[in-house]
Amino acid sequence: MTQTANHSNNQQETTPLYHGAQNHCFGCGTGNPVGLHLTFSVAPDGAVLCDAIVSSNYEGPPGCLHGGIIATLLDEAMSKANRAGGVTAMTRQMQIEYLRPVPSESPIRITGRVIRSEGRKHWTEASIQNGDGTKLAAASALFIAVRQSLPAGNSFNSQE
Ligand SMILES: CCCCC/C=C\C/C=C\C/C=C\C/C=C\CCCC(=O)SCCNC(=O)CCNC(=O)[C@H](O)C(C)(C)COP(=O)(O)OP(=O)(O)OC[C@H]1O[C@@H](n2cnc3c(N)ncnc32)[C@H](O)[C@@H]1OP(=O)(O)O
Repeated sequence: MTQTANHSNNQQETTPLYHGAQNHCFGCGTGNPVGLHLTFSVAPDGAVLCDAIVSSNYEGPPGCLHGGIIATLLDEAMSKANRAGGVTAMTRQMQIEYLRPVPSESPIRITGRVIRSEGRKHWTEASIQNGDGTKLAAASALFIAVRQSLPAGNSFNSQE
C-alpha cells in the first residue's frame, strides 16, 4: 500500500488522471487489496506525476525499495503517460537505470512522459526523484497500443 505525498517543489497546475475502473492492476487498481494504489495527475505539458510514500512491505535492501518495485513504479508512470494521451498500450521493452537507492516510507515523485509516437509504437521515459529533487531511477520504454478495445464497463480515464 502506498500513501500520497505532498512535494513542496510541486509548483505545476496538474489535473487528476481518473479511471473509473475498479481494476486489479498492481500499480493503480483500487480493486487490488495488496496493490500500490498509485494515483497520477497530468501536467499541462502532458507529463504525468505521482507523489507517493511506498511502504516498507516493498523493500529489497533495508530501508530501500526492491528493484522490481522500482521497475513497476516507472512502468506504471509510462503506462499512465500513454493513458493521458488516450492511448491504451502495453510495455514491449523497458530499460532501467538504478541511479541511487529509492527509500521506502519517504516521499518520492514518479514522473512519466511520452517522447515520440509512430503508429502503434509509443516511446516513453520515466523517473523517480526524492523529496530534494535528486533523480534516483530512470527508465525508457517502448509501448505498443493494444489492438483489442477495453472490456465493457472499463472506463479508464473517464471521470465517472
Ligand atoms: C490483452 C489486452 C486486453 C484488452 C485491453 C485490456 C486492457 C488494456 C491493457 C493494458 C493497459 C491497461 C492497464 C495498464 C496495466 C499495467 C500498466 C503497466 C504496463 C504493463 O506492465 S503491460 C504488461 C507487460 N507487458 C506485456 O505483457 C506485453 C506482452 N507483449 C504483448 O502482448 C505484445 O508483444 C504486444 C501486444 C505488446 C504487441 O504485440 P503485437 O503483435 O500487437 O505487435 P507487433 O509485435 O506486431 O509489434 C507492433 C509494432 O512494433 C514494432 N516493434 C516491436 N518490438 C519492437 C522493438 N523492440 N523496437 C522497435 N519496434 C518494435 C513491430 O515491428 C511492429 O511495427 P510495425 O507495425 O511498424 O510493423
